[in-house]
Amino acid sequence: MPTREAEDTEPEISAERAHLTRSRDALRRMRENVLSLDASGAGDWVSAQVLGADLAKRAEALRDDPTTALFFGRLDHPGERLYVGRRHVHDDGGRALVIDWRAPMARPFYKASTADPMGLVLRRRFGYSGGELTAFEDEDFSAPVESRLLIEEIERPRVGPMRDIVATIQPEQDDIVRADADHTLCVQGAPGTGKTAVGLHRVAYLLYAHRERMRRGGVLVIGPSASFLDYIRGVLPALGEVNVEQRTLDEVVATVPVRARDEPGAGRIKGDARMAEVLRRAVWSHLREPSEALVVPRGTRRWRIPAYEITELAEALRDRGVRYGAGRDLLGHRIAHAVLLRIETAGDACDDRTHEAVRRTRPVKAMVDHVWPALDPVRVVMRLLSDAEFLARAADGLLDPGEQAALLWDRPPRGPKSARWTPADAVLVDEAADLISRTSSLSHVVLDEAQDLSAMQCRAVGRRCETGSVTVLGDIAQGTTPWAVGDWPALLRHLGKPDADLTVLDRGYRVPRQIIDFASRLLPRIAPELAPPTSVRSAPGSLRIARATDLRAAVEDACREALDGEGSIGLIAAEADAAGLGEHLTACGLEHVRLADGMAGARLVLTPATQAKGLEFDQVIVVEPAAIVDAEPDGDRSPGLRRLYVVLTRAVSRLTVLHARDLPDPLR
Ligand SMILES: Nc1ncnc2c1ncn2[C@@H]1O[C@H](COP(=O)(O)OP(=O)(O)OP(=O)(O)O)[C@@H](O)[C@H]1O
Repeated sequence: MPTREAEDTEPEISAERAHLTRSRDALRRMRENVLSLDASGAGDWVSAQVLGADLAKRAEALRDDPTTALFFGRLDHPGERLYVGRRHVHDDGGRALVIDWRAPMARPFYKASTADPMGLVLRRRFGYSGGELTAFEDEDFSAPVESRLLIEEIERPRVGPMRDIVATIQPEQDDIVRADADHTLCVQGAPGTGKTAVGLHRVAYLLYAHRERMRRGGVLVIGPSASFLDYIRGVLPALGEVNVEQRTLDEVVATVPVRARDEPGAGRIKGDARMAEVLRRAVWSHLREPSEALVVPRGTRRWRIPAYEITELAEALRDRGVRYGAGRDLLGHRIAHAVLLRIETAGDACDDRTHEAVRRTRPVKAMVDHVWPALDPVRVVMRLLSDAEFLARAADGLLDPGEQAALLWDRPPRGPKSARWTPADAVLVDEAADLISRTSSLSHVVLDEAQDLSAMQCRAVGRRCETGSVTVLGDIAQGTTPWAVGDWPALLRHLGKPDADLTVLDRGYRVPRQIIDFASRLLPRIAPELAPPTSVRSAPGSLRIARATDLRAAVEDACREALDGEGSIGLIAAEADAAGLGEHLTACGLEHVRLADGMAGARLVLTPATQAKGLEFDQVIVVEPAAIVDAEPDGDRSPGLRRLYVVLTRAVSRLTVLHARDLPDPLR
């Protein structure tokens, strides 16, 4: 059904605009009501402060943004009409003028189809320009329709960070957004199928549907890089959710100051699941047998516990599977209990105070320190990486001598502060810390670009949502790290969620068909198990491939041409070439920003290929694909080709590929 613009549907548009005005007025009154409430009536000062802060938050959430659509859909049931928008708005009599997009009643806006209209006689989608309602599109479910408003929304030029997609969530995406809160979902999705968008909308949905539980336990979004987090930071606030933590995995696992990067070889071993067992052995190897019996003086008596009995107590605790730190606490209690039994057998009365007094005596404390010493996870890992004998004992039968040698530091550091810790070391420390003391669990974690995680990184995420659920998002074809687990079932096992449902998204929204077909030529090499994605959009002329003898001149021309068009422009090159290209752009007087400095400030963003993951630009210029591939050689795993696949799938409207060398094989 065609989109109907303002001119030919004036009476209807006017009626809709009147409803918009009514809704905005009602929202203003809702906010005024909240602002007029007085927190000072609360029972005491603390309650008044809490209530005051709560009222301030509620008032902020009710603030109208005249530049965004307050509602974007209308649902006509026989005898009932509902408007669907970003938040619930009601009039003075409590009648709903707009229902929240997350409410169950709003579901038909996203899910109704010709096959199942879900009780609707009509669905209307609204088009806006700024905050002004300018068009609408109707469906009566007699035949499927293609939404022009969806295509216009995708193609609307990008300025600044990622936008929400609340007005145009598609049915297959909506299923993920509203999936059961207790369920861990894994989404394998081709580039631009909306994984990131869906993950963020799922967070907003969960906070609406299970607010208390999610708030109490906490929700965390994990993304691949600072630039990516910067890019997505506006989406949740635009959906009214301002308190969700968004972090990189390195930030989540910030156990030691990271000063170095992992070499592929060592990184692969440190990321391997076998390291969990190596660490477990390393931690528990600290248990020792007592060298002599325990003697506890009390009054005129001395109570003696033989060494073998202490050993038995420690072994019983170890075999119960407690955390190392909890076991240490418990051992003190068990020893005190053994002493108390002897005191009682001798006819003396004991109570809790006697137990505590015995537990705190110097001999008992010294015995616990000897048998079950306190451990610092940082020092455990430091010793593993610097003491070949200690490592050999912990890794016996797990890592071969070559692998052990690859783990050891060339020069052991003097202390934890001077060590050249890598991100993978930080994960090892995190694992050791969890062996010593249980990591607390969140209610929900959204894990984006999960295909890049090592087994040990998956475990680090998994222990943060042991009692909660996860939304795992990623694309095996975009996995570029040498330590990536490589397949979803294995990754989910390491995450501790082996029963998660796996969903595939293959309808691409970002990338036009011409470009995705070109990039998909890499798939048989990088992920033969995946079917090529489709695209909802065709854009003839969106792909240009040009061979250039003078690459720099070609880059300059392409940038100027792109700047004549609209929206954001990503100039993507191998990391080693990026600095030189930046100097060239400056010399040519082409205003640009480096990705590391943020995407705001100029339309042209110079982006090293290694940083492009998860990002998108209206126009993309890729410089010398062969150099991007060569920058990451690694035998059969072809991370360079995978990197190129990521890079080629960042464009919304136009992709220009410039090359002086031959294109990599599959693209020729
Ligand atoms: N239903 C939709 N309506 C409008 N735009 C959409 C929709 N779904 C996705 N998009 C847009 O498509 C683009 C790609 O979405 P997103 O970044 O979430 O995809 P992705 O699957 O995470 O991609 P990649 O794996 O390449 O990082 C974004 O601009 C997003 O806003």
